[in-house]
Amino acid sequence: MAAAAGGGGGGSVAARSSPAAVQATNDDAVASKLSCVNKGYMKDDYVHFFKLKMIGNSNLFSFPNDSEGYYARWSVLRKLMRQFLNSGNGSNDQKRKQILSLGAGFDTTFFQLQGEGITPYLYVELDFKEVTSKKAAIINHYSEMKEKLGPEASISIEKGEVTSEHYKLFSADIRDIPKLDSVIHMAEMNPSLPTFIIAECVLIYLDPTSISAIVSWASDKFSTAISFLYEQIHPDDAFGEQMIIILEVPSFIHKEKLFLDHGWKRAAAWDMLKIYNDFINSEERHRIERLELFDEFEEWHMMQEHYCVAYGINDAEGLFDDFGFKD
Ligand SMILES: C[S@@+](CC[C@H](N)C(=O)[O-])C[C@H]1O[C@@H](n2cnc3c(N)ncnc32)[C@H](O)[C@@H]1O
Repeated sequence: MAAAAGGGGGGSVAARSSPAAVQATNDDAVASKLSCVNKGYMKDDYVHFFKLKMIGNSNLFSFPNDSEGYYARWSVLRKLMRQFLNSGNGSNDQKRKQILSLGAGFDTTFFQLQGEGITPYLYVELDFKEVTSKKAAIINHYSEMKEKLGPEASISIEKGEVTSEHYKLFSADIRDIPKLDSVIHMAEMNPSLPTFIIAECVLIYLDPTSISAIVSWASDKFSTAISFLYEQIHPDDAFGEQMIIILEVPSFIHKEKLFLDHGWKRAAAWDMLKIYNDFINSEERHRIERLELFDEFEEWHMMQEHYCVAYGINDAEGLFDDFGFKD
């Protein structure tokens, strides 16, 4: 299976048709992240615990300067998440904020936020049971992770569940909307609290009806929320075809429209080239460009234009006036 730019998230036709292949895309995401961490692009003290699941990726197709792409993906999510956590007036405002990650895979953001002292009130992750069971087993195995959950934590590898004061992991097929309702209830999420919903390289594996249903559900449920998505766009030109063929929601304008058509009050979308040039901190850009030979600019630029970040905003509490992309 081909890896996508920025690592593990293209959504090949094979991956869309087989649950096992969809779940395996998560291994590609870990492989890309681990390679970036090892080369010094960013810090993640936990991702290496997941590397034992990555055997068998020797046929990964790698795009030029993939690490810069992955770094940009990581950095934009972190920057927007920080904006969300810092929004509002109180200095301790993240204490009443929630994060919901759909198709979280082996992402370790919760553990990193904890290390940085900016843990939100609640961080909930959902994925298929096959994935959450493996994740629960790894969290259970490594004290560095388990200790972060506090003494009240309970871990069931069989059910693929972790419950602790601030972090919860549950299995769910996110296409099953009644299950989404029951799982956020089980996770004790409070729909009236400010919530950041992440779908990073996930919706691409779903059919358009399911995507619409999930985006509408999130908007109906959370009145003060940001819905973040990172996806591939422009699949219909030659470069897009070389990567993966997907026919629906083909440009970033469509991604904005996806939110606005399904209940979100505001929305924005930028491609990753614009994000890299105009949103990622310029000092960081210069730092990472010195880490490896940064060549094949033309192809890299083209590749970045094939990925985008979009977000929808519901702002009943008036917290998010300053949220979002800024030149
Ligand atoms: C490419 S990985 C991305 C993982 C993580 N979001 C990241 O960016 O590192 C896609 C993830 O979405 C999950 N996924 C895809 N379809 C799903 C569904 N219908 N329900 C739950 N999880 C799903 C897969 O199991 C996989 O872990």
